[in-house]
Amino acid sequence: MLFESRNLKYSHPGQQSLTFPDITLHPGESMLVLGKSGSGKTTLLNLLAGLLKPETGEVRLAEQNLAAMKGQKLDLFRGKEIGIVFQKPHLLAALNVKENLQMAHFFGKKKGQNIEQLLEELGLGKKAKSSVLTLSEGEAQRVSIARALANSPKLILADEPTSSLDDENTEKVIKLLKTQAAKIGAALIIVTHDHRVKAHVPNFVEVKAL
Ligand SMILES: Nc1ncnc2c1ncn2[C@@H]1O[C@H](COP(=O)(O)OP(=O)(O)OP(=O)(O)O)[C@@H](O)[C@H]1O
Repeated sequence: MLFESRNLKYSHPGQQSLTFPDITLHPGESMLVLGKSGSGKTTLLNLLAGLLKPETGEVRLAEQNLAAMKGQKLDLFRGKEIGIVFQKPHLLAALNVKENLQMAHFFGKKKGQNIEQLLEELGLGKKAKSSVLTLSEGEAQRVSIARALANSPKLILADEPTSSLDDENTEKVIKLLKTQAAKIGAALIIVTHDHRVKAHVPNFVEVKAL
């Protein structure tokens, strides 16, 4: 087993405690996280990324318990082994497409995937030298996926990655995430409200506020 989260609980200050379903994934497997607005989906993703510390439970990726790691060790582990795709691409506007991806290698201190080849696979081969300000929304989201994959992470986390995309780009983005996760043997977890995504990923867990 590559990834496992068990018995996770978390309370934001002054809020009632959130309890999360367990997740188990093998290399190349994908899972959706569903749930109503405010149920705790983003909180769960932050726990899985080690950005929040759970009150109880553990998050295991490649035999390591993230919930017990801290400081520089955690930051380096995250940079190397976890790729995060946000709802909005959050690219660095001063850098071109290729340079945005090189930053991931820099922070992960890892050689990672060949950037030109990765851009080619994501249909962005001709955009390597383009300013990120000139990209369409679908292209920018694919660059943010390429950035998340640049270090060949073992876990890919995506938070509503298709919410601002049309049907064609939604299908492209989900297929790319699945194909790439299978190629690099990563586990893929997608938080979504988007019914279009459910057609492509049958496994799901549901977060429910008590
Ligand atoms: N920093 C915070 N401080 C206090 N409460 C918070 C904080 N972040 C989230 N919450 C609360 O925790 C609960 C879960 O929030 P979360 O953002 O995880 O939900 P979500 O399922 O991702 O929602 P959405 O689908 O609307 O993005 C909500 O009640 C929210 O108000």
